[in-house]
Amino acid sequence: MPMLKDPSKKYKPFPPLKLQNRQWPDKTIDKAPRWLATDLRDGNQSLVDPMNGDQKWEFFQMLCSLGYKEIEVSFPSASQTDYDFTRRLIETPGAVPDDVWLQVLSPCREDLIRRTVQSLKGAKKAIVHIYLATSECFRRIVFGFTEDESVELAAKCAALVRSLTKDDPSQSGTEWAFEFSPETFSDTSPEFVIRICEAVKAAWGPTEENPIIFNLPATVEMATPNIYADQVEYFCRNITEREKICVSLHPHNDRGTSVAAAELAQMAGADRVEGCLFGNGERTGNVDLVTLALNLYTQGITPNIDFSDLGKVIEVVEKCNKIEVHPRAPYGGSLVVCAFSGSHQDAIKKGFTTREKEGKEYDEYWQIPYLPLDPKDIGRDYQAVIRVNSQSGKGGAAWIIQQQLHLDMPRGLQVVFSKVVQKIADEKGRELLPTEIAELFKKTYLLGRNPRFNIIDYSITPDRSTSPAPPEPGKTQDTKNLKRVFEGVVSIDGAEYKLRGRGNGPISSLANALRTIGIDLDVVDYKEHAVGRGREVKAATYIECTSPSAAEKVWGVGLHEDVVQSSFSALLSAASNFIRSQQGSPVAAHRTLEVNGKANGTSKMPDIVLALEAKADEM
Ligand SMILES: CC(=O)SCCNC(=O)CCNC(=O)[C@H](O)C(C)(C)COP(=O)(O)OP(=O)(O)OC[C@H]1O[C@@H](n2cnc3c(N)ncnc32)[C@H](O)[C@@H]1OP(=O)(O)O
Ligand SMILES: CC(C)C(=O)C(=O)O
Ligand SMILES: [Mg+2]
Repeated sequence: MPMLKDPSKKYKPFPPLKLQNRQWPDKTIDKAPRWLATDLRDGNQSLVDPMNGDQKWEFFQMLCSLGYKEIEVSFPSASQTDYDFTRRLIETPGAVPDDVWLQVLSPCREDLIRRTVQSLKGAKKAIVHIYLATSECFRRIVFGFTEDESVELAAKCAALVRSLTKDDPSQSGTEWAFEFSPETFSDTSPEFVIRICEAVKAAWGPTEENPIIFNLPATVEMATPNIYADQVEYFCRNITEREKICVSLHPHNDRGTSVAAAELAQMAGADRVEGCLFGNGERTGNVDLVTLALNLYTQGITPNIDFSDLGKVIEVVEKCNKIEVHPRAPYGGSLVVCAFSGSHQDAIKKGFTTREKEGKEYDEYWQIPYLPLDPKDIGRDYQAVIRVNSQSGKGGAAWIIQQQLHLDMPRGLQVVFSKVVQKIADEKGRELLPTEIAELFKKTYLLGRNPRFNIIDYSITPDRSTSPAPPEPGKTQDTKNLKRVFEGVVSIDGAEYKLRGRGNGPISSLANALRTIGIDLDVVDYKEHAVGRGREVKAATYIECTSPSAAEKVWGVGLHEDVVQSSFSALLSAASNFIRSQQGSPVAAHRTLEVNGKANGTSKMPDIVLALEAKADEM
């Protein structure tokens, strides 16, 4: 549809900074910043229903347990709830760990600053944070201030905070710190930011031991993250007494690039980052502290924050914010650590298999296709990584079977079983749960109990009649190379049959015994492995068979403490699937069985054949 008007005409490109010889592009982040969690202030002020005291309490306790040492707990002059919450923290013994700073926010207004400082009376460590918007837009539209007036107000308020805190002997029980935010920093002329911050610095009087925090907000994200990094590098280079300053970032996410902005601006020299868990906050939110911290992990840097049980964090965040964490939120989203699509599953499964084969321990170098972070690092289970729907391939179902039943299917069986899974997923039109897939596997390959075929009793003996030479007198016969004879009673649909067959080994002798009742199978592939350890160990057997009367190969699976019985179960499972595969071509099946019946010279066989065909529907 043609646009009648072009809205882009209403906007201007953000002018880039002419920063000579910028350094940040060649820098890397090599340590975690100081973190400030502002969930209880910036996050809280943007909620439809702000948190009540108890919710703030729960959130605060969680932030402490995660390892945050600086927490903006309130805007005490805004509401009684915020004021009371600040008091409750201070007055409840043990509520605030000794190494945690309580930060509170106030605008540059004398009455509000007084109430704000009052709320902190008796705190062990407190940061008073004041803000004043500095951009031309705000000075002109919101306050009607000149640059000089803004500088004067900011310096006056810094001096007021000083007089009410570190200069007031009655407040000496508190360790005081001070933060000033030139709000709308990212839209303010860099020279003016320096000017106003120098005035505030002079009013506060920082030391190297007690630096002033200059927080540089992208109150509204205005441009690409490289421009924010330029602005921060400019500030770090031009502010005097840099050693007495902690440069802090406060990126919002209007353009969706707050994480990039925070990272580039750390490269540009910032020491500290303010944000919220899962990026809650005004409009599109504050920068996401979870993403920033876990991004550090993937670069081999410890973030000093414990997200090892991210599920629990999400629970508290969702409850207190009343906002769901998006299923695709970086790292934490419910759909992030899982793959539905076939080629992703294939690559992930191969990644895990390789890691296991290489014997890599939990803390060894992580390299798994499509998974930048070990799910275990955030308390997620590997089992949940691969999920199966109609978009999934053989690798997905194979992974689930491996995880659920500890069965390592051969490739050919994976291909066949994945078709079974895909058909059901398509029919249901939804994801299949791991337990459903495991049940489908057990049902398809009759693990546990084969409702049609059962070996009641059997023996396998060497076929001495085929011995090439009689044993020398006084010596026992070497039966190693002799053929084997299966003799046993097999129940088929409840009726018992005595069967006999001869072959190179137990499996081929049973296969030949089955041939006498018209089940004409040739074993073409065989694989077995142990499942479990020690006394609980079982043998898993996979057998692939062809038949002259079947268009496709069939698979059978057996699982038993005894290796021979496991392979028999696998063959009988294949036999059942053979009957099932004949469902579409009963004539062909019937013909084969009849021929075999005649060849066997028994009159009973055709009846069995007919019965088997009739039952095929039920399997
Ligand atoms: C970018 C940020 O996140 S800043 C933090 C924003 N958070 C909040 O605003 C939450 C809490 N706020 C509140 O409860 C209230 O807005 C209060 C208590 C601060 C002030 O309430 P009110 O006195 O009713 O003023 P109101 O909010 O309507 O208007 C703001 C006034 O403060 C002025 N003001 C706004 N910011 C600042 C500032 N940083 N420094 C000084 N004055 C400011 C405005 O110019 C306006 O003044 P005016 O009334 O003379 O035009
Ligand atoms: C008060 C300041 C730090 C703020 O929240 C912002 O500018 O976004
Ligand atoms: Mg903010």
